[in-house]
Amino acid sequence: MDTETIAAISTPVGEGAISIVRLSGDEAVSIASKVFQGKDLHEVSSHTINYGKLIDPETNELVEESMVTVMRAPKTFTREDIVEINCHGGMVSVNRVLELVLTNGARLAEPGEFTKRAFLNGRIDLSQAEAVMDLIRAKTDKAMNIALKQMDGRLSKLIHTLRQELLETVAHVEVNIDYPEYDDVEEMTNQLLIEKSQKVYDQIEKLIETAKQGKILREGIATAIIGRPNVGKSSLLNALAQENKAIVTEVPGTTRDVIEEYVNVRGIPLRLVDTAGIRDTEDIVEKIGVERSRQVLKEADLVLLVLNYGDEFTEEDRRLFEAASGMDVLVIVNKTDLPQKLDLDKVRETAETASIIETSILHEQGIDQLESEIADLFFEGDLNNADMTYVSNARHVQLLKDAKRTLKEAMEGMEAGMPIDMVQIDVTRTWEILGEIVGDTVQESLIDQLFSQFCLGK
Ligand SMILES: Nc1nc2c(c(=O)[nH]1)N(C=O)[C@@H](CNc1ccc(C(=O)N[C@@H](CCC(=O)O)C(=O)O)cc1)CN2
Ligand SMILES: Nc1nc2c(ncn2[C@@H]2O[C@H](COP(=O)(O)OP(=O)(O)OP(=O)(O)O)[C@@H](O)[C@H]2O)c(=O)[nH]1
Ligand SMILES: [Mg+2]
Repeated sequence: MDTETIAAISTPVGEGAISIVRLSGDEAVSIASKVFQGKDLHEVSSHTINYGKLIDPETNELVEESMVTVMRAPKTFTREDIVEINCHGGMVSVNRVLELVLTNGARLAEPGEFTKRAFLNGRIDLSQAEAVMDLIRAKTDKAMNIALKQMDGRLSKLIHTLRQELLETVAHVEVNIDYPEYDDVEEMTNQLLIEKSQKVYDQIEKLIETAKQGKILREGIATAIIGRPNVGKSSLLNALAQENKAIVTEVPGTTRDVIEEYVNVRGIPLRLVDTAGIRDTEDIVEKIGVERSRQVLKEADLVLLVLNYGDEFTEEDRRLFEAASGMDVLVIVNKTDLPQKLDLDKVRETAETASIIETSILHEQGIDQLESEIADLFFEGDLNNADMTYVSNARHVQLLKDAKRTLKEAMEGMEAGMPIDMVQIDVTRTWEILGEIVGDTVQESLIDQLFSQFCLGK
């Protein structure tokens, strides 16, 4: 492995109070000592921070004022010696300090190289390393919690257990191959194999099922608000956002373009998209808006279809239902404060299995119920199940699906009485696929590619 000492700016670029230049590797302490005027960094206690001046040894000129932490291997982020130089947060300052350590023996780190070293030195596995990146990119509290647990090794442990069980299964197969003369061993083995495999299969399936929720927690539920002009779509967005984000007027066709807003409904992130009321229109601006609305609808996970209680059910309403058919739909009958003109029986008939919620957004009624319907629809209320291990990474989901398919083939082989060594191939393959999640059985090129997606200095 490459053991050069690496360095990078580990804080965001821009003006701030403090910025950190981080070094990792055998030479980290001696490089830092060369440029540091203060206590002898070779002598200071590990994990302590020390004040001193940074001096260019070539010119003896003052470069910066700093606080420097020395962390000695192996109890560090990379398991190598680490030095962190805390300097004043400014673009020039931090770049000068980086420049200084680079001219004194460090090499500029590649994106993700610190975390990659943590992985290569065995402090964390691949799924934990990926979680580091997910954590940085998390946009919601829940997404962050998933990443945090994955970083802590939740998923790793589960995958490890599954692989262990598969190994035992393979061991049983080997007994069978080695002692084919014992008929009863074969009987027993086959039965046991099927049982054990089924157990692993069920758990893989469960994990895959968490992926939909994992994705939602990471990216938010793409929610399209659709409805005829003036039914109260923008009012609904504002009510859920608890802010006046969209313009609301009594004029039909007020919203001309697509308005997007992240809102938090009972801990579930919604990416709400308020659309121009879908209707046939001659107005060119509105026409473009309507076209975009149709596009939004295509990409939505959830559709909030708004109707007007004070108006008749029209052909346009019916067409909206048609456009949203096959999707997760909640029907919102708004303006219940107005005299009823809407034929609710007709709505129920058209809505089929979709829930219908009556609201008067003007009078802040029905919003609570709408929120709990949304929560139920996606999480059956158990979002706060802290024990759940969610899979949220696309690479992991794909591998789990591959593992599931391969194991299925193995099980079918067992049931069909296929030669036992054939079955063994599929079980072993499943074991390998699961190993790719944690990075046990994974190609170097993939590792390089995964870490290169990290940010610089991580
Ligand atoms: N200044 C600073 N803050 C930071 C980081 C950093 O690198 N520098 N981190 C960077 O992401 C995170 C902390 N992550 C870390 C994870 C593990 C270890 C570590 O030394 N682990 C040792 C055990 C340490 C002990 O128990 O004392 C190990 O696992 O062997 C350090 C930092 C967040 N805050
Ligand atoms: N009576 C009554 N009026 C409401 C209710 N909700 C919204 N409104 C009013 O209906 C009008 C239209 O509301 P918007 O939220 O702009 O409707 P929209 O669906 O976004 O309309 P477009 O953007 O034109 O498609 C405004 O005057 C709102 O104040 C309600 O529950 N009851
Ligand atoms: Mg509007």
